[in-house]
Amino acid sequence: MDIDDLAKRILAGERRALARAITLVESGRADHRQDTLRLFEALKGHGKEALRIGLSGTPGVGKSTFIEAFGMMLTRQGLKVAVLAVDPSSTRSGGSILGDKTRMERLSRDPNAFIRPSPSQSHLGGVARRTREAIDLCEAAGFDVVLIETVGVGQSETVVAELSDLFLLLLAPAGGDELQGVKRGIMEMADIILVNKADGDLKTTAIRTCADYAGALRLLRKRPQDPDGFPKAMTVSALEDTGLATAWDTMQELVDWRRDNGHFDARRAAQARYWFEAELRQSLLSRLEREPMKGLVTAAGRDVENGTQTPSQAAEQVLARLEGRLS
Ligand SMILES: Nc1nc2c(ncn2[C@@H]2O[C@H](COP(=O)(O)OP(=O)(O)OP(=O)(O)O)[C@@H](O)[C@H]2O)c(=O)[nH]1
Repeated sequence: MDIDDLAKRILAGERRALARAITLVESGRADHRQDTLRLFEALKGHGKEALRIGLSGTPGVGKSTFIEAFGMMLTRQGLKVAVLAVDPSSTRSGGSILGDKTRMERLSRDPNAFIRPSPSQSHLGGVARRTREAIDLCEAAGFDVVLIETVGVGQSETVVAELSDLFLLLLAPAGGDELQGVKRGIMEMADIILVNKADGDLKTTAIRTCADYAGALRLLRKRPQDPDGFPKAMTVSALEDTGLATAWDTMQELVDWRRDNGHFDARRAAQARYWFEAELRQSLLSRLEREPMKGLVTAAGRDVENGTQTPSQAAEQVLARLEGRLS
């Protein structure tokens, strides 16, 4: 594969080259991994800094309707928009929340948009790395906004929050006064809560739900990375395209403030460190799961079972062998 040519075409903003490069980073083959590393070397220092927006919401809340309407609004303003997904446990066809071709049909035809389904992988760590690299590729290809979507199963919200500059939580209008069972941890991650479907019969409920969430957000501890009034809850209707422009203004207001106050860069730096540590942990674990370490671990496990070694002794022994191999 001509990696330099691929890099050149990505930097020229060719969507096909971008799609091909993402396929490369998603591949599990060792030679493809080498190609990926060479590709990133060739792309280093080029491209632009996109605004990375994470979006989470349960199935049916209107994520695809929102992303399509929001994405179209941005492309109408001349911005280039990429949509990626993190969905490690999908049972849907193709293992992908964006696999369904009918989702975001208009946006997928927009020349200023790029939509990429989640890789069908069950391992969240693997999905996270691939998504992270896909974001970098979108930035190299000159995208202004990268939307990272998740259905929010298990730890995927944390992954998306650690990949984005801004985290949106999309919610539906809820009857009664209970807060839809949204976990506190997820509320704490949100920068902006968007109560969708604020239209027709649902409008009044949406406004009340929004007020409930605004109240709940006020009870959270103030975060240093937020100006006054954030995190915020707002109503939108993805279907009727209302509230989206205001939501975008609010996102920009928050991002501008964070940039001016050093929080934007600090967050990216902390994220880079987080992913370095995650990658290191994962690589070490996969070394232990591969021969020759795998055999050693099995043998040490047997020693522990039959009492010839204590668990700590056996672990020390395996680690000493690993260090010997690494040094
Ligand atoms: N009334 C109203 N309905 C909406 C709105 N946005 C989405 N819907 C409807 O809600 C349903 C689910 O919308 P989707 O956009 O497919 O939701 P999703 O969160 O992507 O769902 P999954 O694909 O299952 O994850 C569809 O019937 C939409 O038409 C809205 O703003 N107002």
